[in-house]
Amino acid sequence: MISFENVGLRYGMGKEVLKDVSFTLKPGSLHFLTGPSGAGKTSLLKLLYLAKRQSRGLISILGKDLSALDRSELPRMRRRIGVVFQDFRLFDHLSAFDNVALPLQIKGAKKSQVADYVGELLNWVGLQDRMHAKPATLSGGEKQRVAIARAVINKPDLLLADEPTGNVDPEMAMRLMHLFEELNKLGTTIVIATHDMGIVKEIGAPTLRLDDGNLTILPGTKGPYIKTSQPAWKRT
Ligand SMILES: Nc1ncnc2c1ncn2[C@@H]1O[C@H](COP(=O)(O)OP(=O)(O)OP(=O)(O)O)[C@@H](O)[C@H]1O
Repeated sequence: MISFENVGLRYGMGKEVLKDVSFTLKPGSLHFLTGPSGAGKTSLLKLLYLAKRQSRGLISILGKDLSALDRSELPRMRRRIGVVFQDFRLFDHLSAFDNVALPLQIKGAKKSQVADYVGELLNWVGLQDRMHAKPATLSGGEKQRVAIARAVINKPDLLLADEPTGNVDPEMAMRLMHLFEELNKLGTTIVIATHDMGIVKEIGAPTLRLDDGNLTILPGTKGPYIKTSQPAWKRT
C-alpha cells in the first residue's frame, strides 16, 4: 500500500512544486502519471523512490510510514523498488546483458538462472542481438529497453517508470506496456509517467494527473486495474 496525505514538496526556498497531494495506491495496482511539462511528475516519482523527502505531509510506501523509517532501512526498501529513469542511468562499462543481470547478481542468483532470465527478458524487449553491446553503442530506444529490463528483472514490489516509451516506435511502446502489464499481473504495483495519451487510452488504467503540482485522479476505462481510492476527507 502507498499513501500520500497532504504532501507538499519544494526545492530549497522555491515555490511548492507539489501541493497538498493526497492519494492511495492499492498493492498490485497500475496507474499512469500524466500532466504538462513541469507539472511535478518526476518530483512525485522522486518521493516514491525515496530520493527526496517531502517538505510536508505524510507518506507511506510499501506499508512503511516514511517519517518512522530509520535511514539504515532505506537500502532494503530501495531494493524492493524498480525505477526506469528518463536518462536511463546504465553502467557504461557493462554490456546490456551485465546491466540487466546486476540486480539478480546482487541478490545472489545462480549463474544459470541469471543467464536464463536475462536472455529471456532481453529477447522479449527485442535486444537478443545486442546483448553484448555497451551502452555507448546502443541507440536511445535500445538503452531505454535495457533500462526497463533491468528495472523489472527482480520483479520489484513497486515499479516506477519515467517516460519509459519516449524513445521507441509505437509498436515497441505497446510491447513494453504489455511487459509492464505482465509484471502487474504478478503483483507489482506500477506507476508510469508519460506524455503519450495514446498509450494511456489504449491501456485504460487509472491516471494520476498533475497540473502545476495539484493532483486529480481519473478513473480507468478498462479492467483489471485496481482502482485507486481517494482518502475519505477528499471525497465529495
Ligand atoms: N532539482 C530541482 N531544483 C529546483 N527546482 C526543480 C528541481 N527539479 C525540478 N524542479 C522544478 O520543479 C517543477 C516540477 O518539475 P518536474 O521535473 O517534477 O516536472 P515534470 O512534470 O516531470 O516535467 P517533464 O514532463 O518536463 O519531465 C518544475 O518547475 C521544475 O523546474
